[in-house]
Amino acid sequence: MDINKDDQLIKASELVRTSRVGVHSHIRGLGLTDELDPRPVSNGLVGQLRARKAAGYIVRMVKDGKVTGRAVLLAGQPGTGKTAIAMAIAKEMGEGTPATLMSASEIFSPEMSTAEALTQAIRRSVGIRIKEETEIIEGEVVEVTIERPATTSGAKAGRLTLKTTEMETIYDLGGKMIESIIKENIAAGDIITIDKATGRIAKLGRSFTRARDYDAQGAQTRFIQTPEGELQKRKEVTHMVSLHDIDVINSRQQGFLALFSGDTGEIKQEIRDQINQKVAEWKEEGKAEIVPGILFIDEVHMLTIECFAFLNRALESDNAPIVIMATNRGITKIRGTNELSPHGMPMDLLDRTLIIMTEPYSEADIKQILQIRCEEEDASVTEEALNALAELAKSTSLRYVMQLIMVAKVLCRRRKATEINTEDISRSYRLFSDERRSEEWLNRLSDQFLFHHGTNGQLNLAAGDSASVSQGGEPMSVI
Ligand SMILES: Nc1ncnc2c1ncn2[C@@H]1O[C@H](COP(=O)(O)OP(=O)(O)OP(=O)(O)O)[C@@H](O)[C@H]1O
Repeated sequence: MDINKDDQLIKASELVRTSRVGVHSHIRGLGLTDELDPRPVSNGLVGQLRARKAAGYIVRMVKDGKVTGRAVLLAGQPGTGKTAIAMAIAKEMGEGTPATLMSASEIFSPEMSTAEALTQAIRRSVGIRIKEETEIIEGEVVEVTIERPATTSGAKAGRLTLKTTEMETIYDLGGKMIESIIKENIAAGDIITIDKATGRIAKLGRSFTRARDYDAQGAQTRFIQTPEGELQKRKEVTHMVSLHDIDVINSRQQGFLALFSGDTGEIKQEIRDQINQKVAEWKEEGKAEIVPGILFIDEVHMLTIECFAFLNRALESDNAPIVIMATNRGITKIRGTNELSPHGMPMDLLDRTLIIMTEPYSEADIKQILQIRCEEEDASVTEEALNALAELAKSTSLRYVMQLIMVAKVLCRRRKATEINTEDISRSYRLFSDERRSEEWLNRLSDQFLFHHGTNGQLNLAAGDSASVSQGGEPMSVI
């Protein structure tokens, strides 16, 4: 397939796919069989078999819709894949189940109380599947004509000819409709549906009669039959919205625009009560279905005792989502108290929580994870360099070593090579310090830093004279 652009022919095969690579972008699911047995390496996840299997049961429970209001805790040392497993759970849920992923620190903001922030997070994780009958126009596009006005201020005019297997009609188009048609790139041969109430146009696919133009369409094109019967018909459509979306749209001082800005502010309890009542009525009448999803709270030890108490109570509601929490803390103080408790969480909440423990990785698992990350970052690496990275992860951390891949890739490119070698790794290691070397460095130069407490807790207020020190005590003449 060729794309003609500015008289220059660009081969589609030469186009480079650009997409951002995030820390968890290699995770595509839990990698379980139908019997919920974990495959050793699958869907981007490696090892951690027991935790993945347990997570699979949670997904099955939520999807079956049999349980609501349960709490699950992913507990384990830093870098043992708790967030990765939570991401995998969200992926497994699919589009039909709402999933909210957040860090506990997001609960605290000057704009709203913690109770309000938690309520919004919970209601964001509860979906309402609404069924309604709407009038639609559905057919194959025979022709679209848009007349552009001579002046920029004049209104555009246009006509759309649609057909089914039995009839053909010409529609006059207004300005908004023309914009949608241009935006959706609607052309002759497309099968489209227009919602009569909202004017929304959706492209369903291309007509089979156009299948011979396949080369010009791309492999993802969906071919479908030309609709039969009348052009205008009534159709049952289902939408999925979250309880929070309904709250925002109905809260007068916010309005639906807040959905786009994300700036929702506090919502009055009376509005929520009315919405709960309305949703209950819709449910009674068979118009809506409540779909409790999942709310994932990372770094849950950051919550205060009040937040935990609030969560505990919220979980008792009939339509509460499954709350999945994650923490890397041991026995520590619950925030806002002097009480020590496992994971920094109150005992009454822990008591009703299913705890999934993640374990430290073996060297083979680490190597496998690093291999997956290299592929994800499009970085070719020699076997030796991969071993060096895995070895380094033992003395530093998996996260630190994962970051080095990107640096090593740049260094590798600079020497015009295609494969990262051990020298690229060692240069990256010398360029960027890990946590342990940074701490050693600070302790060594403690008298030259302001407000240095030191490991003995002593505070040093005065800075030293000299600051000309190389990082990690090693010379910086690396590249
Ligand atoms: N089993 C795994 N398979 C593939 N990638 C993994 C696995 N475990 C962890 N990772 C990756 O390693 C990195 C660190 O893992 P993650 O952030 O999930 O750890 P964590 O347990 O949440 O750590 P912390 O307690 O510090 O928040 C991430 O990029 C993650 O995607």
